[in-house]
This record gives sequence, C-alpha cells and structure tokens, in this order.
Amino acid sequence: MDYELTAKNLAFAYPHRPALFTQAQLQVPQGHILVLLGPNGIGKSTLLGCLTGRLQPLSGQVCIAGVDLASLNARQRAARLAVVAQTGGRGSTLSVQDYLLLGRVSQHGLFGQPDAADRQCVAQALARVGQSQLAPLSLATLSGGQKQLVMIAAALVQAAQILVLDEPTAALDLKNQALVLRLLQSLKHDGKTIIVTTHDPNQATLIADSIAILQAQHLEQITVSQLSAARLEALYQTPIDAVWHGQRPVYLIKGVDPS
Ligand SMILES: Nc1ncnc2c1ncn2[C@@H]1O[C@H](COP(=O)(O)OP(=O)(O)OP(=O)(O)O)[C@@H](O)[C@H]1O
Repeated sequence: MDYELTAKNLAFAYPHRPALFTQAQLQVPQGHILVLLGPNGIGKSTLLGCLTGRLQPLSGQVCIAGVDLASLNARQRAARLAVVAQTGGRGSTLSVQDYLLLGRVSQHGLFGQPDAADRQCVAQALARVGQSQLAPLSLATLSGGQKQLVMIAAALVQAAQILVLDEPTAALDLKNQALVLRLLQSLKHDGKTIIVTTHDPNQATLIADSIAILQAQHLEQITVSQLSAARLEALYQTPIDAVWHGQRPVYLIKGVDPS
C-alpha cells in the first residue's frame, strides 16, 4: 500500500473566530518530507490537527493511502499515523519506559500486555534518539529537550507509516537538532511519509522534499528551490538575507546588530 497523505479543500475556524485556512490542498507522497512554515499563530498546529484527525475541518477531506481519515476510528488512525505534538506527555508521571510501552497499545489492543518484543522496540526507539538512560525516569522530571526527544521516540514506537511532528526540534540543542534531522532523513529512506513544522527555514532546505507555506488563510505547497529570502521576508515580515553555502542558501535574520 502506498502511504500518501492528501488534503483537499480543507477549511477550519475555531468557534466565533475567522477561518485560519480555506481551500487548503496538500499532497505528501510516501517517502517524502513536507516541511510546513508559517509565522506564530497562523494555524500550523491547527492544520496538523486536521491532517491527523484531532480536529474536524469545517469542510474538505484528508486521505491516507486513499482512505478518508474521517472513516477511521482512533485505533485505526494510530496504526497509520503517529503524532509528535508540542504538548505531548504533559501531566504524565509514568516512567519513560512505561509511557513508551503505552504506544504499543495500537498494536495489541487496549487490554494487551507488553511482551519482550515491545520492550525491545521501546529500547531501540530510545536509543535512536540517543536517550536510553532516560528509560527508568519519571516523565514529569525531564527537561524540555529530553521530553521532546522522548515524544519522538514515542512516535517511533507506534511504528506508523506516517509521522506528523509539530516543531520537533524547538527545545533541542544543536547536537540533538542534527540527530533529529538525520533521524527524519533516515525514516524517509525507510519509506515513511513525514510532515514537520519548524520556525527554522534552514531545516527546510536541509531535509524537505517540498515546503508548505501557510499565510493569510492560504496554504501553498512549493518546491525547495522556490523558497527564497524574499519569500521568507514576506512570510515573516522581517528582513532576511541568503548567503550561499555551496549550492544551498542559508537564511539569516537581518536588522539585529551586535551591541
Ligand atoms: N482551542 C482553540 N480555541 C480557539 N482558538 C485557538 C485554539 N487553539 C488555537 N487557537 C488560535 O488559533 C490560532 C492558530 O493557532 P496554532 O496553534 O494553530 O498556530 P501555529 O501556527 O501553530 O502557531 P505557533 O507557531 O506559535 O506554534 C491562534 O490565534 C490561536 O490563538
């Protein structure tokens, strides 16, 4: 089965608020990384909510492998689609290992008991994010960056074909940003379909196969080569420079001088 994700004519508004997007279209083929860019508060997390079934769009349709997302129940969705949300794991006092084992529920059913294979899967996922030492610790005691890496491990444990990640590197130091970007590239080569938001356009130029830009209620999917400093200036309403690192532009903010 080809795990392509498509969205057709999606529109969404919170009650008594203007629409965040209308007529939104996306096509994310299997083995493809789509990076979603847009300023704070424009509706990126909300769009991800609609793409993953957490939120119901006012109109339009999301399909996974040709199947309408709205026709799938929560367990069927979890088997196909793993989400790394900004608020993941909040309030949980489980140990990291037990929290990750919960992610195997979509494989076993609610009353299934984890077995040795589940424990191995959890250990491998934690190792892939470089955080094996966290297994016995309570989720509530982790730093923001550690929690973010554990949430990425939780998505890996779910073994879904589609991964949707909301700012997965926002709390990470440079080493762990690189680790997560390499991990996403490796998952893409394994054939996963990946949608990820970031506020760093340089991450988009490193890993994206295509870029979606959300601006003024309008979603546009472009190629990586169509991104430019002028495009980013218009998007973020701030001066931006591009310097060239070989064939790749590196985007820098302008207008802040060393004091
Ligand atoms: N449950 C809600 N009810 C009403 N308004 C909401 C709700 N959740 C978010 N919003 C509003 O919808 C808008 C879009 O929020 P969203 O979190 O989707 O933006 P975002 O692009 O992901 O922002 P950021 O980059 O800052 O994370 C914001 O104005 C926000 O205040």
